[in-house]
Amino acid sequence: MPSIVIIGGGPAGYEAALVAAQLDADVTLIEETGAGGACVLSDCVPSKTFIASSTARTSIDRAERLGVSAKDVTVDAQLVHDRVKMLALQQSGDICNKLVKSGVEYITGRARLTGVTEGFNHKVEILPVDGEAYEVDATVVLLATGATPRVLRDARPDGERVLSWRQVYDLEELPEKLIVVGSGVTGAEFASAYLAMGVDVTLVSSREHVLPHEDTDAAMAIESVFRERGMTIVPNARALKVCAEGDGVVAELADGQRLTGTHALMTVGSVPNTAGLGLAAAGVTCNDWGFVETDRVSRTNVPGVYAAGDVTGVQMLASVAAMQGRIAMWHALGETVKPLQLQTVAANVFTDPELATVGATQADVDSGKVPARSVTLPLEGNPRAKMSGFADGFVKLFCRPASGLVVGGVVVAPKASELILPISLAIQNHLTVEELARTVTIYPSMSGSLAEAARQLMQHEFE
Ligand SMILES: Cc1cc2nc3c(=O)[nH]c(=O)nc-3n(C[C@H](O)[C@H](O)[C@H](O)COP(=O)(O)OP(=O)(O)OC[C@H]3O[C@@H](n4cnc5c(N)ncnc54)[C@H](O)[C@@H]3O)c2cc1C
Ligand SMILES: NC(=O)c1ccc[n+]([C@@H]2O[C@H](COP(=O)([O-])OP(=O)(O)OC[C@H]3O[C@@H](n4cnc5c(N)ncnc54)[C@H](O)[C@@H]3O)[C@@H](O)[C@H]2O)c1
Repeated sequence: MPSIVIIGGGPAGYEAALVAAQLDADVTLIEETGAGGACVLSDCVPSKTFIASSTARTSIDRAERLGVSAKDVTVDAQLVHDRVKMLALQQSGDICNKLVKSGVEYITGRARLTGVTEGFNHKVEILPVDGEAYEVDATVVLLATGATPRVLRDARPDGERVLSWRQVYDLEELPEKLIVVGSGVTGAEFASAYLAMGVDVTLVSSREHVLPHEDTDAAMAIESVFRERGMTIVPNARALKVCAEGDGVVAELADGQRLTGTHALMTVGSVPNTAGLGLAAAGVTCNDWGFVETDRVSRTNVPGVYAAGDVTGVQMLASVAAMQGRIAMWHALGETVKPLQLQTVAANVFTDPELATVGATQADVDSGKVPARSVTLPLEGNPRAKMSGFADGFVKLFCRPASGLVVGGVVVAPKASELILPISLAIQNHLTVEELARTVTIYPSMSGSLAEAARQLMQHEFE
């Protein structure tokens, strides 16, 4: 029976372990903090649970426009934070039980490659939290150690005033005046959620607009909603220093501006967890940013050593991490395997409204990389959106110029994460705009706008 050692128990590691166990391998998974990894315990799951509370608050505010008002709306930060932590721990417990039930040996502790590889036998040192270090042999090793918030030299989180996104749930109260540094997905999501909770938010954006890696029209739409709701956005700004001062914080920007607040939240990206993993000794290659290099079936340059998830720096999403982990095991255990396909991976930014994307992007089309036609339909024309009081947002659809094959899409809407699926399905199954347009949608529905966009692209075909 092949012996598999998996280092890290986030989506990459635990999904890989479940696949390997199903294929009757002898699987050991070593995880330092808890099953589910940072995804479940400190990043994705806690932030989405927190956002569920902020969305509830937004719905109450929005209800006034629909003639329904609730008096004295309050947010109990302690209850919100306790719920966030409780749900994360529950999910971690569920994952741990599932792993153990499927026959995986689950060890709480740290592990590293010890450098000596004999043929395909890799040596891994395991340091359990409750015991002495020991060494095991593995036919296959999967590195799934994830990533950690990047810390700027002069803006170190202290857990009280200057915070990383992993520390916000320990606050007893919501911040009064929050400076969010970094306007990538993490920064935008937290800025949106705190704004909805009634916090005075200033967002420091290093670029001209927020969410610089997203569809520009979508990012601009989100930014204008942020501004309308009272967020202060400081564009083209880099924070050089952020520190506690008195009973607040000061952020010093590169252009000399000084921002003050009660708290600062640092969302300036992540660095891969490779320190102390024994990569150099084992000869595993990392790229210039320190991420482990892999091919599309998750192999590193060292035979028998695979890597998956955020430690590889490939589209840092839980869904992608899980698929990379599964692919690694299918490949290592001789199953038929399709290399990782990123063009059908849908991603969602959980701001209000949400921003979901899949497939070809506007940048791909504008640069000529992907020949495509597109249509953008504002949601203000959608009957369901009107009834619900939503005016912000749009759907955008890309298709091949001649064949009309659907190649990409963008949705900015409440619950865009649910609305993107038809576009993903169309791309995955090589459907044309005509096929999408001929699908009967519910009336009235937001998805009606997707079919309408497809219909408009059909018309273009014949112009
Ligand atoms: C704030 C935030 C929100 C996010 N929201 C979403 C979202 O909504 N949807 C989405 O798809 N993605 C989201 N992501 C991204 C998602 O969390 C990551 O892509 C995902 O966690 C990657 O999974 P992973 O298995 O690679 O690593 P992780 O989840 O980071 O797990 C790796 C684990 O390995 C452990 N480890 C590290 N070194 C060792 C060692 N030497 N020995 C033993 N254990 C070790 C770590 O303790 C960690 O628990 C979000 C990220 C952030 C920061
Ligand atoms: N909903 C989701 O699926 C979700 C949520 C959060 C994160 N993620 C994943 O995590 C990845 C990382 O996202 P992220 O937002 O944490 O990091 P990021 O690297 O994408 O964004 C960090 C931003 O901070 C800016 N920045 C860096 N230093 C700065 C400084 N000194 N002052 C001001 N700005 C500064 C950068 O220019 C960048 O725009 C994403 O690619 C995404 O895949 C996903």
